[in-house]
Amino acid sequence: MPQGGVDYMTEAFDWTNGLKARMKSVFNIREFRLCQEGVCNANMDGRDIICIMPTGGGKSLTYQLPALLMTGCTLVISPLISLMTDQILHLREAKIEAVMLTSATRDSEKKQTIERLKALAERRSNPSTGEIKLIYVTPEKMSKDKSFRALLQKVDAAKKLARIVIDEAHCVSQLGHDFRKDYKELHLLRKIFPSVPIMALSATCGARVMKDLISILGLRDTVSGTDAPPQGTILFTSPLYRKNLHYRVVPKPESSKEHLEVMKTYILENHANETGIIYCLSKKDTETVAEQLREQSEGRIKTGVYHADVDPGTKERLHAAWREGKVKVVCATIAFGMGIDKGDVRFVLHHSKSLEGFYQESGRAGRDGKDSDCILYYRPQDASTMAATAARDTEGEDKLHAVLDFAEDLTTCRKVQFAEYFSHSSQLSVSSWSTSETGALDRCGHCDNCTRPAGSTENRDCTLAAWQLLKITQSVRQQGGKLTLTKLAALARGGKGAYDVSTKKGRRQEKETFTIDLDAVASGSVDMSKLDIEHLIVRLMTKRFFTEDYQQTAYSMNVYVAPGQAAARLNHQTRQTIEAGSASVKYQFDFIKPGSKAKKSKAAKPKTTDSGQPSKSTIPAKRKNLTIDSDLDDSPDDMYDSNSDNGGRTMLPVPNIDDDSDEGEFMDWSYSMRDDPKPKSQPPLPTPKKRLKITEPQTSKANYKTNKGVKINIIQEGDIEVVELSSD
Ligand SMILES: Nc1ncnc2c1ncn2[C@@H]1O[C@H](COP(=O)(O)OP(=O)(O)OP(=O)(O)O)[C@@H](O)[C@H]1O
Repeated sequence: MPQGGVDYMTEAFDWTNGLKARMKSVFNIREFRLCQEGVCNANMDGRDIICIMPTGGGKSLTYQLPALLMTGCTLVISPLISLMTDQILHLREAKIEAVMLTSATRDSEKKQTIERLKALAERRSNPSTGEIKLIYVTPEKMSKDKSFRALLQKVDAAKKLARIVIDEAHCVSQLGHDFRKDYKELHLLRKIFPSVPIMALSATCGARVMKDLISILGLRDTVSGTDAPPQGTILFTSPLYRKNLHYRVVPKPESSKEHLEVMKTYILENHANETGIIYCLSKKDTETVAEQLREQSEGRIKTGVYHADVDPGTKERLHAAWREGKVKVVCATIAFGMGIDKGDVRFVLHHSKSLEGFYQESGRAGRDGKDSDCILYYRPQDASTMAATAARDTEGEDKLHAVLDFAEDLTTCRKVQFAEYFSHSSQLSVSSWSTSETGALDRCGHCDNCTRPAGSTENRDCTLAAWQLLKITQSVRQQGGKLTLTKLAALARGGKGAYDVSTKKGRRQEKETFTIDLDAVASGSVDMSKLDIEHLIVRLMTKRFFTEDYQQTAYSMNVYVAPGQAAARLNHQTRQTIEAGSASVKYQFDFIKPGSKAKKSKAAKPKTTDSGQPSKSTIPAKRKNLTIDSDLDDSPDDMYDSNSDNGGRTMLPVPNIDDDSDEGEFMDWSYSMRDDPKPKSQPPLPTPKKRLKITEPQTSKANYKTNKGVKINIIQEGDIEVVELSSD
């Protein structure tokens, strides 16, 4: 074996020919890509390895292929049952002896696997089953099952444990965004298997997280894979940018009905009979979206549903149907997809969440290297729903502002935005986004912002509008009122100009309606469309001119707009100073010009070949023009019912905590894509037998009594939760 200064990327080794032959015969892959060859070589050489490759980059091959050539079995620790199931299906198709042990594994299979491991430990061979080459387990299994660990130690003592692979290894670190406590227990591995090489795999692992990971797993410091000394953990990294993925932010319609129509049209016109994933925000939404897309397309869109509550048998059948192309579009929560290996996913549709989520989920598209769309549906009102979710996360505000900045940005290349964001949030080097062809901060040339037609946006000075919005907000708050983003936008445009203030009179909650004199308060109404004002408020929020004011009620987290730290800079100005251009601050933003149309983005994409290389021809444009109409100004000013008894507030749903986790599956917040609930009443006290429809997605049913003696009975009526109030 070469000693010191080994170049795992380019040198030829004893195993090189065997490795390549197996790659072709078993995996049907002709060429290594990215750093795969180096990782396989370091793997064959028994080194500890950290490998950072983008989602869909081909990490699995780097341990599965060497596993076939090495003696004994490779243990893979992986967080998702769905991921393992998918891997096992693939491996078995390729006639590789692969097994998994999870809570979903049938008892008979578990027993058989344990027997086979015992046979390995005792060096007994069983010609009918063959030697296990890969065994997949969850981190929970490793941390909690002592007898399993003891059995693995016996396998190791028999020199039959070839390697330990930790997939999604960034979950080890509390500094990362996906920390899982069972991963932390993996520090045991080096202690109980001191001589078994460890390989840590991840798609997003910044410097801080990597340092933590090295220390927790007991690895040596990292060394380069192109000049590797005999000691040290070999670090391999690949560019995180995948040029066949075309990112776009698409305006989301007001109602979920219209949104479904938009998705249906998009799929039928651009990806008829192609494979895609729609990430929904709750388990219920996955079912609704799947059913309605199927119905509205008259069966042309073949949908399936995946979330943590779907039983294992149904999941398995869905996987099989998806792989066989009987199901084309999977409507899923985040429980689906991490590691799902289907090459021809042509589109992934998302709802506003986090940038990490958007990047990771997008990674499930285009694994075969061909052009694929990653679409984020967004409207400014989402900011309120997302803020309600972010309120529960310590880093929530930064993440919220990052995704809002991303969605509101009409000019910066999406690739550059990702590079800048991840270099700050995860300390991933900006250079991780450069490729052999383009630098990290070069524009990709094919995202929505790169293909936006010249002249379709305009940069407007919004200083006066910002000042007016501030004055309106301050005036309403001085009266004890609070405004949501939509209500502020509606008020600022004039119209009825009324808002409600709730006050407590003794034991009673009373509501008073105030009118606002915009001439007196803000020297006039804001001269912009309602949608543009909403966009402006979101942008002013991320610039801290406004801030989120949270109010938790029994049913929901309400988010209001309040003056932020930066507002002071504009507070003392007057309309005259701003109009004269002598204000000390200036707020300028880009807006879509009214009537502008988005370019046919597919036509503008550099067409990529199977290997992901750009080809000379361009793709014929088959998608319809998408009109981005900034002047959606047809909503009546009294849309926000000032006579409603809640002061016109939009009651934002408490995000459904859709604990969409299988054993070992990630959990995340999710919130409904159903229509924002109409303004509705707070329960008045105490009113005999009053029925009040609550449209926010409550998941639990309950019966309880308030300390005022009001009985609250929450019942389910079809899709809607009904709250019955009655007094004793
Ligand atoms: N060298 C290659 N050439 C062509 N296809 C490849 C190559 N290597 C892997 N693939 C294919 O790329 C797809 C993605 O691979 P894989 O699932 O290993 O990605 P991954 O890096 O593990 O992604 P994730 O982070 O999402 O788990 C698979 O379909 C795989 O067969």
